[in-house]
Amino acid sequence: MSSTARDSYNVRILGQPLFDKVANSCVLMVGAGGIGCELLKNLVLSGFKNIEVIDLDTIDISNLNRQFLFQKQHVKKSKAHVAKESALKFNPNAQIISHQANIKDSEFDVSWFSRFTVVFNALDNLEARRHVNQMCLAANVPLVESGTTGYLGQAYVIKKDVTECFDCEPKPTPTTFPVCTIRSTPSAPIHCIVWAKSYLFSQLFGNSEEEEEDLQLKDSDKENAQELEALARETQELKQIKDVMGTDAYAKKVFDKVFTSDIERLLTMKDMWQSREKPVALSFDTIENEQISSNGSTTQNGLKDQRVWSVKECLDMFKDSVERLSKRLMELKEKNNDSILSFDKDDDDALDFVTATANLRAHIFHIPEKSRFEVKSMAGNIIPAIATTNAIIAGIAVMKGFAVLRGQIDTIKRTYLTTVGRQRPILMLEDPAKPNSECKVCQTVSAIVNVDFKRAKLNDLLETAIVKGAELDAEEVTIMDGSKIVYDVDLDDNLQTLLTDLGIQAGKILRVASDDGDEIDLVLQGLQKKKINITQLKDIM
Ligand SMILES: Nc1ncnc2c1ncn2[C@@H]1O[C@H](COP(=O)(O)OP(=O)(O)OP(=O)(O)O)[C@@H](O)[C@H]1O
Ligand SMILES: [Zn+2]
Repeated sequence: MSSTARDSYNVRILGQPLFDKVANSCVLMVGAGGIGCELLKNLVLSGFKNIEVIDLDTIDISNLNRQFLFQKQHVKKSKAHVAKESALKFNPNAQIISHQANIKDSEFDVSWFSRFTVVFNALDNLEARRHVNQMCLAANVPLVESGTTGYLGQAYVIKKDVTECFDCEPKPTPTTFPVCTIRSTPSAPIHCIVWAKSYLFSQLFGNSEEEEEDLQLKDSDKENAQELEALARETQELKQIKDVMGTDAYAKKVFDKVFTSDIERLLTMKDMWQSREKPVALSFDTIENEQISSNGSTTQNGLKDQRVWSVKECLDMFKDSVERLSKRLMELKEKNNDSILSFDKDDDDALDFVTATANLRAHIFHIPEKSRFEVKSMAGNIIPAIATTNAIIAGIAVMKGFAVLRGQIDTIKRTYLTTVGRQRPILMLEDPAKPNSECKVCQTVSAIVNVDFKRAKLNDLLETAIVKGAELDAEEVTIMDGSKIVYDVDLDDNLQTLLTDLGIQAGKILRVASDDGDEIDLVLQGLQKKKINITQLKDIM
């Protein structure tokens, strides 16, 4: 269709006033994945002419079944750049600027956000959504938030002081498991998978000091002091075994410890097994020498990913994946001694390791084993993405964009896509809620502070913006960067450090909390000449 014909159809559909608003607006789309591809196509087809799109990632082959702006020849290329090129084919008159970058990068600060008429989120994680929410609140730009999980989806508008923000309602925290269930008494396949992924993998190849987020101490665990002490000892022993990483002995030593001696130790705790089936320790040599069928392979047929491996296959895969991961880690450590590997469901070596170790453990505890395919979906908490859901939600997101441009944001309903019920409609509408007066994000006073990042030290920020600007006592405030404390009265070592050396750059929002319970968000922006300009802060306070 020629662009003049499309424009005249769009004028008829939208009406001239809205058509003009759409054509003259400047919109940002954050994320060019499942929802983003649909959304960008919709935006260019419905007459949006000035669009910026940002995505940090490159195209993976697994994206191609639903991210229709991408094709096989685009694999490994930037999502943002390819999405732009493909969308331009739908409407060559659109002006699209693409960024392959993280939306949290310092160049995308509040003044950058304030250029846009509307921002569309098409993201897949809470952290980035929270960040865009905060930036749009600070820049006072309407945000169309959208998301899908399987058949379910939602799209709604967030506007400072008018609607609820993304953080007004607490979000459910991800499922966590008690340490003792995972480390000593697993009873379901997921317990073995979490053990393999969050405990053993990170002990051997990751940051063994860090508490993994899906393993948490529950109060009931704390009573079990003796057991916890034993677990700490086990972890210590595992650290010593790591000295032989990279040698042929490594895999066997790890196996002997986690699948033989640790299980034998557990068996000595008689109380534990009174009402539970006892685990059975494995022997490396017995499995290693297990008879292999006459054709040289195991007798099982079927796709390797979709069938459950035998214990012998698990052992072979365990040895092989430990070797591959050790080699990778040691090569990384040669360049930087602090290097670690993190579990990623799309990393074949890591998934092989987790499938093999989770299943060996499941075998020990008489728990059903799982195929590599099933382990991938359980370990990655994957709910399959459905192209149709993304398409519906992206369509609704554009309609919300139209509604924002028409004005009267306080009346734009939230839309939920639900599963089909006999009585219930698929799309449910809900009135927008007012901001939650208790919300720590949108109800906190925020102030824009212009900072010369070449020169400004933490002390400059404290003295100029907080003590003079906000008239707070330096001894009574805490400065937080996310969950990290950068300053309080007992932590004054950073005061003479440049803000940039503390990882504080333009675009950051620092939370200042006083002992009286007052809270202020400092929205930092870059500045060339002056050190810190407090005029705006004074205006706001
Ligand atoms: N901080 C961020 N900055 C920029 N883009 C981001 C950021 N966080 C996530 N994204 C992008 O948002 C998009 C979300 O799309 P989607 O939910 O379809 O995920 P996906 O990674 O493409 O697919 P899957 O997770 O199912 O493999 C991804 O392309 C991702 O790269
Ligand atoms: Zn809020």
